[in-house]
Amino acid sequence: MRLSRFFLPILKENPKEAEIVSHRLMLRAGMMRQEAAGIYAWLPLGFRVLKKIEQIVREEQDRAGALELLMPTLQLADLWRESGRYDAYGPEMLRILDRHKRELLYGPTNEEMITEIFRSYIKSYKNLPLNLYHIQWKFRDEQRPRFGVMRGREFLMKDAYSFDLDEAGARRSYNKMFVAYLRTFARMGLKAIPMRAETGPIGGDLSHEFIVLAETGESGVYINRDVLDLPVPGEDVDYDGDLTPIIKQWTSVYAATEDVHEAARFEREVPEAKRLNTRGIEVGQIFYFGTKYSDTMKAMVAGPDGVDVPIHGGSYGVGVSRLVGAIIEACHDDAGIKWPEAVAPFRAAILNLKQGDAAVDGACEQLYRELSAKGVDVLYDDTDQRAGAKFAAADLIGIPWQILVGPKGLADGKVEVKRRSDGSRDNMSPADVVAKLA
Ligand SMILES: Nc1ncnc2c1ncn2[C@@H]1O[C@H](COS(=O)(=O)NC(=O)[C@@H](N)CS)[C@@H](O)[C@H]1O
Repeated sequence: MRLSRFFLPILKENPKEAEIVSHRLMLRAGMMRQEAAGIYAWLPLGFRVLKKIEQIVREEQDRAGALELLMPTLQLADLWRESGRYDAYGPEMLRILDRHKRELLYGPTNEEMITEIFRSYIKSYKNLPLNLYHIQWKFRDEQRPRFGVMRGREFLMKDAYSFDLDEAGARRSYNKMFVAYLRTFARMGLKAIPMRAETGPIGGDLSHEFIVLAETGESGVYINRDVLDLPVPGEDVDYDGDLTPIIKQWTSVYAATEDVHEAARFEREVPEAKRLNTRGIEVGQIFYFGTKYSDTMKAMVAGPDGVDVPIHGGSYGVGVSRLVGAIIEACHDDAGIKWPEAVAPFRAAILNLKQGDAAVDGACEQLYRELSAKGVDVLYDDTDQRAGAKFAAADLIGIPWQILVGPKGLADGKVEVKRRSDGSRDNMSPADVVAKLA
């Protein structure tokens, strides 16, 4: 992508409405624009990151055996009357009347709708276990949307729903999602810690939140530092095998949000030097809620004995759009964002330090052509800004690799490669850069 033809409305100043660094940097880096309270337009740079995050979530859901579909954002109010949540959900629910005065709502979550789909087709335990998911926009009319995409009103969520014959089966489905979440967040360069959690409006009696440590997080957390060094399951993890050893390993080290924290246990179990009380961002939450929805909505299957029983369900959410902010909270410095390579909007930025110099322009064009031909996502800053402005922009938007092309270096057949994450620099030939990044 040539920057001269891209749409990247970088802001010079810190927007005053931004209270936390991720909100500030997303606005300054031209990643998004607020259209209404808690409602954002995703501009090209931010949208690229959102799609990369979404794709990692998708790959790990698929690896765990979940099946992707897409449910609508609009739902019938009557569906929520069946489960009894229409009134219970309260003011966060955006209620809509269509031209025929039919009562609709903009879905804050999809337990009712997925249960309606399930019960319409599945009648036998032989079709279980089943896990269906989608990645879809949600609306929750938050009292105080704030911190940019961290607490929006319209936001992108991956929500998966599992269906099993009994609790034992449902726990196996729960464990698959637990492991998939460990892998998902690790692939984004995050340490997301699973913590016992309250179940709230979703219901049930088993839930874990996945929390990324960040001073600006909304959740207070208490952990044993050892949890930060636990191994994340590899891509060869056997989802049809026994996952309980992994679950046990990750749940036997103390980690709890403030609303379920047990101070006495924390002091008893965790040596002083290993105790960490900080804040975190909830990037995902998983729930087992048994027959809460299948009872009220009659989602029954015939068991092995032929008798109809309500299925045991669970739901598993990931804050896809919240993750864009959460990753910035975890990966930034004073100069701007430091994208982990797996989610960066572009892999490399070519900075032409002397626009109009034939040798420099030629070397940049050749690098751009060769890297692109090898499938490397490149942003070529071919604008006529001063070098200093190009350095600042590249640091701000957080591209992992910066290739600085100037007349002096080229005279020695070299360009400078700067690694954004640690600021390390290397001089090498353009050919070596292509070999390194391709
Ligand atoms: N207002 C919001 N803005 C951005 N992300 C949000 C918001 N509310 C929730 N999320 C994200 O969505 C994830 C799942 O939301 S949830 O309420 O915990 N769970 C559910 O809705 C269940 N139906 C899971 S399928 C959260 O972990 C959080 O990362």
